Amino acid sequence: MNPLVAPSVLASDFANLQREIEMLNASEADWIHVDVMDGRFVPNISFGMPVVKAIKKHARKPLDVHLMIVEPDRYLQDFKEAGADSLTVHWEACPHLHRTVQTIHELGCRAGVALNPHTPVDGLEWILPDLDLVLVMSVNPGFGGQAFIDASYRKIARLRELIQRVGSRAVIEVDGGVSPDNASRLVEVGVDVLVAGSVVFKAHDPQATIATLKQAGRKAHTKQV
Ligand SMILES: O=C(CO)[C@@H](O)[C@H](O)COP(=O)(O)O
Repeated sequence: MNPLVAPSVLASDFANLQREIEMLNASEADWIHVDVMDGRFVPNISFGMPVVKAIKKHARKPLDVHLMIVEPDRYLQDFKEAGADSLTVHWEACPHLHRTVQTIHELGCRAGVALNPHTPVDGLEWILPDLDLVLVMSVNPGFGGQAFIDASYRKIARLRELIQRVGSRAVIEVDGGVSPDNASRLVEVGVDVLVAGSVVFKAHDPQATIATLKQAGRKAHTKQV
C-alpha cells in the first residue's frame, strides 16, 4: 500500500509560508508536518503557537504537530487551539506518558509518541494500545537536512512486530533523512507515514517529489513479488 506523505514545513520558505502551504494543498501530501522546537529538548528553536495558527489558516490538510519540547503537557491545549489535528510528544520528555496521551485524546486530537534514535521500542508496549501514531526519529531531532540513520530500518521492523503483537491501531511514521531513495525500503519494513522536509522543499518541483514519495508503496510491492 502507498504510504501517507507528510511534508515537514521546517524546511519551507518562512517568508512565503502562505504560498508554501497552498503548494501543499494542491499536492498529493496527506498531512502537513509541523515541527515545534523549544531550544531545551532539542538544541534548536523553530516556532510556536502563532505560527501553527498561521499555517492552519491556509491549510486544507490535517496538521501533524510534533512537539520537540520539554513539559509538553503545559502546552497541549494551546496547540490544539492553534489548529493541531494530531499531537505527538516525545517518550523522553514525558514521565507520565499515559496521562499525557489521555489529555491529547480528551482534546480531540490523534495522539502520537516520538522516539529518539537511541530509545528502544520495547518501552512502548503498555501504551501502544492507546496510541494512534508512533513517530520513529531516523535522525537526532532538532535540525532538517541530516543523514538517515541506518539502524532505523531494524527498529521500525521491530516496532511493526510489537504493534501487531499487542493489536494496536497505531500507524508508524518515520522522520529524518527520508527521500525517494529510501522510501520504498521504509515502506517494506513497515512505515505508514513518510515525513520529508529538505527533499521536498529544496526540490526543483516539490509536488513531483511528493508524488514520487507517494509511489513508494507500489515500488516496495513490486520488489517483494
Ligand atoms: O523533526 C525533524 C527534525 O528534528 C524533521 O521533521 C526534519 O524537519 C526532517 O527534515 P529532513 O531530514 O527531511 O530534511
